[in-house]
Amino acid sequence: MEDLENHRMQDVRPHPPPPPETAPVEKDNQAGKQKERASSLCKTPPSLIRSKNNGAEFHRGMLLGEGGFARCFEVEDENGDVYAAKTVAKASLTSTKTRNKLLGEIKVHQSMDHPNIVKFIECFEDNQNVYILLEMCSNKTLMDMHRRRKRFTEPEARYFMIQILGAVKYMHSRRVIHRDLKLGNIFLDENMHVKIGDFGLAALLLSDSERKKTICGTPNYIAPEVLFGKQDGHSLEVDIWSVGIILYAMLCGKPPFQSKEVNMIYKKIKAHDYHFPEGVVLSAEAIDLIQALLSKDPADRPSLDMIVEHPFFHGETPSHLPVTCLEGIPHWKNLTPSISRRNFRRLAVAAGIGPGSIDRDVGGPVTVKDVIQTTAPAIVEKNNLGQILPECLSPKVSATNLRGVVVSTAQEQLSKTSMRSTRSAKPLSDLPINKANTGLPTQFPVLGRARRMGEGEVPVSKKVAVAPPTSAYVISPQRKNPTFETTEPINQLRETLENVKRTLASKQSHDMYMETSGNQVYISQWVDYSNKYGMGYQLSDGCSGVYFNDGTTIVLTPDVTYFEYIVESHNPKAPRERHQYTISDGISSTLKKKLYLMKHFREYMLTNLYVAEQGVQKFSPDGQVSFLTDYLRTKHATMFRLSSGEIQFNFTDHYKMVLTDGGRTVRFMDPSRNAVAMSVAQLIHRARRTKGHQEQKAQLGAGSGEQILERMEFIAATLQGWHDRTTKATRAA
Ligand SMILES: Nc1ncnc2c1ncn2[C@@H]1O[C@H](COP(=O)(O)OP(=O)(O)OP(=O)(O)O)[C@@H](O)[C@H]1O
Repeated sequence: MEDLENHRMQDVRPHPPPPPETAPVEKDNQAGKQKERASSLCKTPPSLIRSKNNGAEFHRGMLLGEGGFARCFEVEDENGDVYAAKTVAKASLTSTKTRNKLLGEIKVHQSMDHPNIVKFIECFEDNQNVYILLEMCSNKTLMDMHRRRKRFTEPEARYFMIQILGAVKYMHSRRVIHRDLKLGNIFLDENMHVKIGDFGLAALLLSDSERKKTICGTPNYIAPEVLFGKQDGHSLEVDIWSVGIILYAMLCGKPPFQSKEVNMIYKKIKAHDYHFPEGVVLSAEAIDLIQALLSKDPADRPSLDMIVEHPFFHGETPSHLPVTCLEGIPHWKNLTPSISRRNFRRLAVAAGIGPGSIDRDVGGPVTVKDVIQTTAPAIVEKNNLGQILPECLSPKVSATNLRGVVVSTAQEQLSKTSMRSTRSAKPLSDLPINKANTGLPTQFPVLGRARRMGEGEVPVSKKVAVAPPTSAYVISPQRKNPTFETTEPINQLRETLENVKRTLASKQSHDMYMETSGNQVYISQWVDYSNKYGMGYQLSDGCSGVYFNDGTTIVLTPDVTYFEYIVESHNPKAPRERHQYTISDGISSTLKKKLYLMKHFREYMLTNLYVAEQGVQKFSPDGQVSFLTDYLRTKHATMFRLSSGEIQFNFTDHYKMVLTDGGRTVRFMDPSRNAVAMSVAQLIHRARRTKGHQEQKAQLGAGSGEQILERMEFIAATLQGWHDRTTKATRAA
């Protein structure tokens, strides 16, 4: 990274300085040399883009936008998943420095995994271009929204800021400075969640004390020490400055040092010459926070955790933003102080910042130094994943190789392939198999738009907020003795589905199905902190548990008087030993530590996560406690198996299904946790009958019986894949 950092000094961003609001610069490029925008070398890619790396194919869609360096196109993979493909023409990569710059961007971005950072999916090349496949942000950037709205309200600014600060905290904890934070690099996904993107100027600090010297950034957003502190260099605080500019711009309508001339902007930054515009109503708290963020001396700027504790964040805070606010001012009802506080907490927890952040709750406070020490080597390791990097970025490739690249036009390609027209709806049985070839379908077509985060169970762990794109699923770690106790639910479910399909075909009466009590225990909240300790959960009967990474479990009764310690054994006839204790029993120091963590998890979940239906099932002190025996996380759902035989599916669109009674009955919950419990077959038939009734239809999950049937088919296929993989693992062990 050191090399990359130095190379950026010169010929990076080879376009002339466009308007100061949006264009990143490197000081060395300011000599006035008017170069062609590198992105203009990027011709429209063929309608069917084929990866040279692994032969994967993508249908190219519309142009999403253009920067100085790249053009970005919508693309769709063979599973129907849509991504943004940042496309860089190989013809623009003729200098080693430009190649290194792109390599640096890829390496840093690839190592990021945070809910508020644009997800890096993969990177590949064809003959003409390098493609960086990114999470799709369909609501564009805060810059686009700002252009239409001119100013945002303070509640909106708070909503955006919490997520921005969480993402920046994550980057900084990994010693990554973004160095180009601005409205135009803050993307919005379809749910209006913030996603920071464009790591083109990012730098990795190799030690706490390292200082960067490259003058780079976007004029309006550059911190004074970048421009005028060449001797001392700069560090993480430059991003805090840019966050201050962003907050000012969101609330005041333009950045504080805005001027027509770039040099005038720099003069104003040097003189710290900015004012709050008259005629714009700003709270005293907003002014105070902006002033703190824009402290001239980097050492005076507040830390990221201090920022979210500023009184500015005590104001009205929405839990989410409607897409209509892209165009006009939103209005909220009932944003009372307590609701706002709760919304703030949830947003902060989801972004991994502030008092509720898990780093503080479990294992004591984590200092930036701790995080740096444990995580910086991980980046270096990950950056060594040379095999996925495009060949053309290899030092072996010479400039002449790339200059000779023939840029074929879209028209030429059109005659070779036709776009989308050959694609037809596939039956579920034909669903593509994911990369790990696990037998798990990667596509689940009935899922609607994912609901907003911050409600229901929010995965707060930074590492696992979204499974890494290369591994299609995460299975519970370090199981000594993986078992899939029974295949009954799989067989039963398959049989039921066959029966349902037959009755649907024959239009028989469906009234033969029985209602069920729906009294199964299920997981009402969970926190995946398996990158450090384990999976914590709260059961609907009030018990809480942690499935530790070493395969042991602690389950605590609701009144916190008893707990069970469950250890996996190698005896296939008795796969688990269960030990009961009262809370005051003398226990070993290892167990004490686990109990301590258990209580922290419990506290955390009760304080920070969605609390609904507590005590729906009363815990019976005489009965056996249930606990989590295994879990699986995929792109479409998180699945839990409980010792009581229940199998729970939490879909990413926040619908949930709990299978019980050997797969015969199901508890179905909508995103607001309204629940119905009935036989699987009845649920499907009920859904078919309520087609026209909006309310019931919503409750049953975007509608029709066919869609419920598809969810069930997905469950059956996933269970089968899960079972096969577990059995294979057991055999291998
Ligand atoms: N993940 C995404 N989802 C949707 N659109 C995107 C995404 N990433 C980029 N874009 C669009 O493509 C444009 C160019 O992308 P980007 O800014 O990353 O390219 P660049 O050449 O590196 O830009 P810059 O000159 O700002 O560094 C963006 O302005 C945006 O309109």
